[in-house]
Amino acid sequence: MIQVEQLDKEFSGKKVLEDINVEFEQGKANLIIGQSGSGKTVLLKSIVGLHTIDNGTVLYDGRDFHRLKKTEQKKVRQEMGMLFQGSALFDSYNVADNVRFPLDIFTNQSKAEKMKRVAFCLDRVNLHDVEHLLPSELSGGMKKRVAIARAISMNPKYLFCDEPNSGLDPKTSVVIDDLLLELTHDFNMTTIINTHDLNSMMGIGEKIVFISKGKVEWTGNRDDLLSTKNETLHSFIYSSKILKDSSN
Ligand SMILES: Nc1ncnc2c1ncn2[C@@H]1O[C@H](COP(=O)(O)OP(=O)(O)OP(=O)(O)O)[C@@H](O)[C@H]1O
Repeated sequence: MIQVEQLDKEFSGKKVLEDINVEFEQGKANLIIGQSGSGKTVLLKSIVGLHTIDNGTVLYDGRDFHRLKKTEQKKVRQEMGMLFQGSALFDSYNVADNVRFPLDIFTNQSKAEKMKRVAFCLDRVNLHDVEHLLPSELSGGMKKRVAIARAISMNPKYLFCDEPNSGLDPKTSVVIDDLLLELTHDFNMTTIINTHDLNSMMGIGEKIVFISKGKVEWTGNRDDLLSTKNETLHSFIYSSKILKDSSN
């Protein structure tokens, strides 16, 4: 579980996050949603330590991340898997080398052990016989799967995904969402996903945190979403053309 308490973040005097209090639950897909500029990315980066924070705490299963010693922080970092927008694969590395990269950096495993783990991770994301291909030889959905395989290579307790469906068609997006949910359950990870995608919210939103103007405006789940009485959330979700059309 990741608990965020009384977190504030500002840039050059401009408050971007204010008094954020929220729990991201273990074994669940926790979604952060909100309009462009509401503070989702800054929140995700503050949680993983890519931003310093001005006030508050981020507890990783009770460990106060921002106040840990560097060596302890490094341990928690190794328990994090990250899936960046656009997959962020190394173009000149083949699939196996991309997935193996965190193992090369963070472990002393033998080459055979690493290759066994790479094969396991690729199997878990349903990719077969692609180890020797370069990213340029893969479809967008396959690249995303490789990036997911890399993100789980270190058997993380926490998985962070920034807009995992960006650049994917709707059908592939659903497949990737389902895969992220399945891995979250199978590995009992605390997964946090930043998304704009209403299909994702309805499909895998086991816990949803709605951010508006740098504050937590609402929390709930996919079943609560469409019947919300929260006006800001209502106007956010019903500004989507898909929902407007289906509610007519
Ligand atoms: N490094 C930075 N320096 C100064 N301001 C920043 C920085 N990063 C983000 N901001 C500001 O913080 C606010 C929140 O940005 P953030 O990127 O978190 O929004 P978002 O909800 O993720 O938007 P989007 O959905 O478009 O990615 C914005 O006003 C942005 O300009």
